[in-house]
Amino acid sequence: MAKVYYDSDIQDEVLRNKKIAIIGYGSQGHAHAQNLRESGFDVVVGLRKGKSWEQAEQDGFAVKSVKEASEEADVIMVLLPDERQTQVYKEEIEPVLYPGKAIAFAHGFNVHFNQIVPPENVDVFLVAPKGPGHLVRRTYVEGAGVPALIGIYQDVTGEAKDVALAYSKGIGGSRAGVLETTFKEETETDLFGEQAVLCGGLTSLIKAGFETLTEAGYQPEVAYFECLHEMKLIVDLVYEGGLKGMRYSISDTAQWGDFVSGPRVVNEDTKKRMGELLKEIQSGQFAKGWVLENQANRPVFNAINASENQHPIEVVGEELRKLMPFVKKEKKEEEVAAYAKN
Ligand SMILES: NC(=O)C1=CN([C@@H]2O[C@H](COP(=O)(O)OP(=O)(O)OC[C@H]3O[C@@H](n4cnc5c(N)ncnc54)[C@H](OP(=O)(O)O)[C@@H]3O)[C@@H](O)[C@H]2O)C=CC1
Ligand SMILES: CC[C@](O)(C(C)=O)C(=O)O
Ligand SMILES: [Mg+2]
Ligand SMILES: [Mg+2]
Repeated sequence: MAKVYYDSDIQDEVLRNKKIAIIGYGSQGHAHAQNLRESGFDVVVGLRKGKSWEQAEQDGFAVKSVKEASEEADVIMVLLPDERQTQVYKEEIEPVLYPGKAIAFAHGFNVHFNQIVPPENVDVFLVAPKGPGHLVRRTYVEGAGVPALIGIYQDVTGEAKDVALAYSKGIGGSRAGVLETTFKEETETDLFGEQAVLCGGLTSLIKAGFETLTEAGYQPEVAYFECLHEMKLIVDLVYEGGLKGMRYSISDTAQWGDFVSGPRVVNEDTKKRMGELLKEIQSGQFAKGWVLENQANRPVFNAINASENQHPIEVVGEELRKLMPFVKKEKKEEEVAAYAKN
């Protein structure tokens, strides 16, 4: 079995005398900054003027331009959207990335696909939480954590791995378990997971189920509860006890349907398509398409996003969730609405 690092395996002194710049204060940024600070580390936040800047200041951080924060830090963690990183790196980070510093990422995309090529005289590592940033924060506050991967791309100081481990402990990762990987493995598995299973696979499965029921004349509210709302309740059981744990709680009728009908929906053909996605990720074809889409100002992304936000499952869901205020945790309704408009 691979070595899994837990809190007691990690000495974090190596990071105690260093300043950490968290660049970006979005999903991952706010969580890393707050968790590290509460773990006793010295954090400065690097941003442009705007909404996040105000939020980070409200949360009590020293906030500076990306260049100033990067200049004064020993470890620069880049938590900007992947598609923005290359330009900000070139303009504001590279000029102050002095020898012996460390630059870090939560996803290997830009380094692995050669969009960012750091100089040879700095440490380069990743600490990639295996979960959404808002949950990195929420679980930390609850005394738990989200598992994380570390990967060392360059180690000029001889302490890159110790710093990466200390960082992963500071954000709560080693409360759940930290594994060592490479930039290649993290990048390819993360892209595959989000496309085929966690995001693309999941939303397509939910929508296909909802559409099948509503097109057959069933009430959209019933279809929403069946295919979306209950998904979380079932996945919680899988998270807690694996497939066996979930099957313990469902009826034998459901389990029989799971065994004989599930594989008729997700089958060898689905796996073949998953294999195709994986090849496109490995070859760099997916990355190239995403880079070009951004260079063209996201015409396809924006069109699909607008249409997805109008899907009947979103319309009925919005109404039903208003009647279940307990389902909302950190995301406020206005934030989700603002996101949907963009
Ligand atoms: N989302 C997640 O849970 C996960 C993300 N990752 C990785 O973490 C990294 C960050 O992703 P994520 O947290 O989703 O990113 P977000 O989209 O949430 O980050 C947005 C942040 O970046 C800031 N920003 C955007 N453009 C600029 C700019 N030009 N200059 C300065 N600040 C800017 C925004 O500030 P403003 O308010 O001014 O726009 C905001 O604070 C990525 O590499 C991603 O792949 C890894 C694991 C999970
Ligand atoms: C599953 C999506 C993710 O990879 C993540 C939250 O881990 C991301 O890029 O946001
Ligand atoms: Mg991920
Ligand atoms: Mg990802």
